[in-house]
Amino acid sequence: MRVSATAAGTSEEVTIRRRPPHGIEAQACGPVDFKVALQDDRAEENQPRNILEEIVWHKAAEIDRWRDRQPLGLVLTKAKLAPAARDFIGAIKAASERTGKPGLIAEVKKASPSKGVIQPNFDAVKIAQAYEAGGAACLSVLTDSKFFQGSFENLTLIRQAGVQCPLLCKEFIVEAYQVFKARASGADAILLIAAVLPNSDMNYLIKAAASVGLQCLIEVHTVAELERMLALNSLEGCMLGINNRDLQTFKVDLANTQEIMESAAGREVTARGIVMAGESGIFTPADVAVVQSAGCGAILVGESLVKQGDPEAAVKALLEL
Ligand SMILES: O=C(O)c1ccccc1NCC(=O)[C@H](O)[C@H](O)COP(=O)(O)O
Repeated sequence: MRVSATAAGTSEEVTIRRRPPHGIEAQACGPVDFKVALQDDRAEENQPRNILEEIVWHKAAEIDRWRDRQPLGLVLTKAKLAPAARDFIGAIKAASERTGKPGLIAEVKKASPSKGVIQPNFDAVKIAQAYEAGGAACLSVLTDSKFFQGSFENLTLIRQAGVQCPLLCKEFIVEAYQVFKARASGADAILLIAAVLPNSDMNYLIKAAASVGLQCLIEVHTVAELERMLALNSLEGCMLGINNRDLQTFKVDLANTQEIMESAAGREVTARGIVMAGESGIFTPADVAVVQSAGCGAILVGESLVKQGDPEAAVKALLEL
């Protein structure tokens, strides 16, 4: 089902509502978290309809708390003073030219809503170093703590450990505050999700990212979302990704990438030379071949690499290096 965006001043359709229709239950003020009784907090319309909506609603209160501890101006200053960002999209293209395989974005992922804890012996820096040694082009670092047991600190630690691969901040971004926090923490690129962000927000966040040197991975799940993204003002500094995971059912199907890339919008992506990533549910070299022959120049892989005892060998095996 598609519903109109609830964000102020927008009319484009997104599938994820940004807030419960009657306000958010959990709010923050200074050091205090408090709950506000909704008009009817058990009413169906005040319940998140899927996991992505639940995550995004939780972000609102989380960002309020961050802002109380560190005002936006300070985070922006830190973002501007951070060492220069690396070329995320360029690294994918270079790796793909070198290996003849899609450039690998290897995900540093401890847990997920669909699988629970994936890797109990989780050391973000060691996993990142192993991915790089195995031949990953770029890394994706989950920063959400509640649903993925990730952190912005992991981004900083990986960057400080001397990892050279460009880093994607895998955060559920709804505000510029998160964009600047990502750059201040050492990210080179951010994720923006089409289902969550109406066009006006998307255009604004792409500009906010570019203002601090960040590139964007814009994620879609349907042909309609891809059409909407291709019509944005500018996709400069952006690549696209097709998520194969249905966030209503958690079902993962690589056919989603194939179907979208076979559509007119998918052919436009290829014609415009935009790098497309196949995301989620990639486990074997045969899976890599499926998304590559669909037209993807990149793959984003988490679970299948992170759950193995030797992530370096896992990368080599997946890419057949
Ligand atoms: O992974 C989940 O369960 C999930 C649930 C809700 C929102 C997003 C989710 N995953 C984010 C991702 O995009 C994946 O971590 C990424 O594509 C890697 O997927 P996989 O290789 O299947 O771990």
